[in-house]
Amino acid sequence: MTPPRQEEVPWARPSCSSRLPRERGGAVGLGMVLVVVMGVSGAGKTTVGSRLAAKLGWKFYDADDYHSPENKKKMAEGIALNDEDRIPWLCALHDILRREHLSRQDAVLACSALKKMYRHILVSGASAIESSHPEQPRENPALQILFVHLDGSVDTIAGRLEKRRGHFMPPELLKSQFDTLEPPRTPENCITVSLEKSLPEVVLEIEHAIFSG
Ligand SMILES: Nc1ncnc2c1ncn2[C@@H]1O[C@H](COP(=O)(O)OP(=O)(O)OP(=O)(O)O)[C@@H](O)[C@H]1O
Ligand SMILES: O=C(O)[C@H](O)[C@@H](O)[C@H](O)[C@H](O)CO
Repeated sequence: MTPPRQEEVPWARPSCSSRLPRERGGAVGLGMVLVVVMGVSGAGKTTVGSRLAAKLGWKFYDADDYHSPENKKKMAEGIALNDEDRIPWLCALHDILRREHLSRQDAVLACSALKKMYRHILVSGASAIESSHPEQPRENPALQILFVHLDGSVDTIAGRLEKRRGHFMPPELLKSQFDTLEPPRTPENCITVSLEKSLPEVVLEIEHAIFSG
């Protein structure tokens, strides 16, 4: 399918965001948007997230660029990360999103965000893990983030990973990624998009969710 040109799709214009309300799914609030494209390794987060950001003229961050050398080494050796490995990484990613929020910059982050608790950290930072101490004041309000889950079959993803070259993440870790995944569900602010669709279709579906709510 040939995707419509951006100027042919009114809701695909970045300038629409400031006048569109958000109720369900869409992340448009006070005129700026934070989107996290999430899913297991090989789901297409980098491919989809970077294409979406480029199309909208928004900033793009790839969570892979923020892993410690130790984390990357671990994954390259075929060892799955655990909570302890991921939490500081997620807190750093939260800080990036908060900075963009404060400067009113629309942004897309590609990040696995496999567990509900990980998504809470992206939304609220370290306070998400300290919530067992309610007496502690929350330093910052939660960020409004739209989580876009790229969902699809193990077979499709494994097939794509087999063909992918030059990436530190080995296909053998795919099973552990699925084992860890807690798919986002309402009341999380999320949509699910099939990764089996073509790249232009996936991007268009996300744009529709962002701008139409
Ligand atoms: N909709 C799509 N149709 C066909 N191929 C796709 C699609 N989306 C992504 N791919 C391909 O699938 C492979 C995995 O995509 P990508 O590297 O973006 O995944 P990822 O979720 O960022 O992976 P990781 O978490 O391991 O970094 C790439 O080779 C990419 O070109
Ligand atoms: O285990 C995870 O949370 C994910 O695997 C990420 O850490 C990786 O960055 C990515 O998915 C691999 O490229």
